[in-house]
Amino acid sequence: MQKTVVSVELVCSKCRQRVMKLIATVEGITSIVLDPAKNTVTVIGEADPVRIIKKVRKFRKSAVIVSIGPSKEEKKEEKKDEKKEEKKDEKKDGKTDALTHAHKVCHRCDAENLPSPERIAAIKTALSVAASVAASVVLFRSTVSDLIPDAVYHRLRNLTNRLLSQLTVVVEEFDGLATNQMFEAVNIYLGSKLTSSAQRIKVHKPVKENQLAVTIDKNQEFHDSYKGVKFKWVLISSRNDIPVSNSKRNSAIERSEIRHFELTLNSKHRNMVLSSYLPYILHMAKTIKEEKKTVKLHTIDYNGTDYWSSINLNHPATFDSVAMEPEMKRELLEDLHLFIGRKEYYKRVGKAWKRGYLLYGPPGTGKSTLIAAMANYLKFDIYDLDLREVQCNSDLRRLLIGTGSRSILVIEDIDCSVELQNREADDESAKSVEDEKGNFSSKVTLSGLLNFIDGLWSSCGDERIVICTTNHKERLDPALLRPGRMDVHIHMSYCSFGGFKILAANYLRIQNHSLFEDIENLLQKVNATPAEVAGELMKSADADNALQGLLKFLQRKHAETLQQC
Ligand SMILES: Nc1ncnc2c1ncn2[C@@H]1O[C@H](COP(=O)(O)OP(=O)(O)OP(=O)(O)O)[C@@H](O)[C@H]1O
Repeated sequence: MQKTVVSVELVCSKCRQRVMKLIATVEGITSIVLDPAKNTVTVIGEADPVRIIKKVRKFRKSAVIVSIGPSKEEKKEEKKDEKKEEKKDEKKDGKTDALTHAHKVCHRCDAENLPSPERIAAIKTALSVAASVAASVVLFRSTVSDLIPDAVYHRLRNLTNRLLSQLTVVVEEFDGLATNQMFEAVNIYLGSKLTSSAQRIKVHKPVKENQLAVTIDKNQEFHDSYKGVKFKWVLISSRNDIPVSNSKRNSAIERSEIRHFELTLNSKHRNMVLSSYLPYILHMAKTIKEEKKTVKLHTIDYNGTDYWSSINLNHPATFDSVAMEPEMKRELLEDLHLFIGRKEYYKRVGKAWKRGYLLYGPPGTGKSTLIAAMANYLKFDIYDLDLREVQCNSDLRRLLIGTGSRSILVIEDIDCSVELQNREADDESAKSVEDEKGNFSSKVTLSGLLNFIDGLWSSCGDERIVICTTNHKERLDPALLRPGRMDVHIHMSYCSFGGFKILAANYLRIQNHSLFEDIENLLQKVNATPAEVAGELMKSADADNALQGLLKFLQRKHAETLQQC
């Protein structure tokens, strides 16, 4: 076996690997032994020494052959040395002392070779140190916001993002003059998710709302996850340096603090955030808002602005407590559900997203109660429009445009409100009329009402419901009753036995009683309104007494009916 010893400068582990690789390409080599301490490479085998040195010189031009051919003693010694070296190398490779290599790395290897695992580790360490420094400053800024100028903050934020492949999505509180709906949505959404783990939360009670509102406090972090991806939210608040007196008059600029949310995520989730996560937050916020919403009753403030003023609707009516035929109730609920879920459908067919209901029947049969139950069920505000108080069509238009989306416009006793029967007469009645005092006034007309409901009003905003009530359906102009205007006609009739059972369950908490049969018989013979039945049931908390009272009332009514006949 031939032994060729080459003298070559071996600075770092990459030098060694490179030399080994180059020599290994020469044919006839049995083993290669590197000695970094002596800067030598010993090649054992039948390989041509010239080819070996040529290969080594591709890496180090200064390499020379020191000796060719072995002595036996040397061989034994070298074998011992080789074993020692191998052990040393194994130890070094295992522990990888990055610092040592970082100091020893030679420029040539740096330029020509791929980074070694040690160098990758060193780079990673350096990057994460830089990133955590930048991130700390960003966090620090969010805590002591005014101490770090905006420009520095944004540079550091960008640096952190570059180093950690992050993306920051900024959601500002205001979008020009208007509030940013995305900001509101994030605020509601995060507020609903704050668990006991949150260290600071903000609680306030909005005027006219029954429930407390919980939101995230400024400079607090919140970690959310969606579809398995983790997100970090922070609410940042900074001082507004524009003096209030110099600013234009708008709510965004006049504020002493400017707030925004920062969402931090891995850049690879950018598309998912924009197309799925943020729309999901908008949807969730809307749902949460609806659930917490306190339903309001808006009426016209005749003494003040002639505009809507509102109070909380504290009507306890629910679909469970309304006495009406179960089948009719089921159909109404189905119809409401269908309507609410058909936004896209209405858009596709080019119709305004509105639905009209006509509730008709004698007084005291539950028309107003049903409206309250619908409002509570849908969490829609009620706008109670008394047409008798509206002076003219232009006032009507102003009022209608002032109503909110997701609301119920109620026109009670529509037959008594205005001259609604004859549209041909509308033109005349719409003209200004001079009264005794010489004041001119014009009235609301059926055409005006229908035009506004069909036109401008119904096409601005989201789903709207119009409910008209009347005790005399036959008096109404067919133009008002046709589908598209009053889509569903609900007859609220006298109390049936089914209706009575609902009232008994509601008022007396009973499902059955020995007097039920007699009451059922009488309800088939007399016209008693649910209001009358409810009135009798309320007279005593004791079920026996209350039912006895109702029975006597129905018997009296029956006797009266017979007398009239
Ligand atoms: N169907 C019903 N279910 C439950 N309660 C009813 C029903 N009808 C009437 N009541 C009771 O009678 C009271 C009066 O009913 P409501 O005002 O709803 O009747 P209405 O049909 O709107 O009357 P009007 O035509 O005079 O406005 C309600 O407060 C309610 O307690």
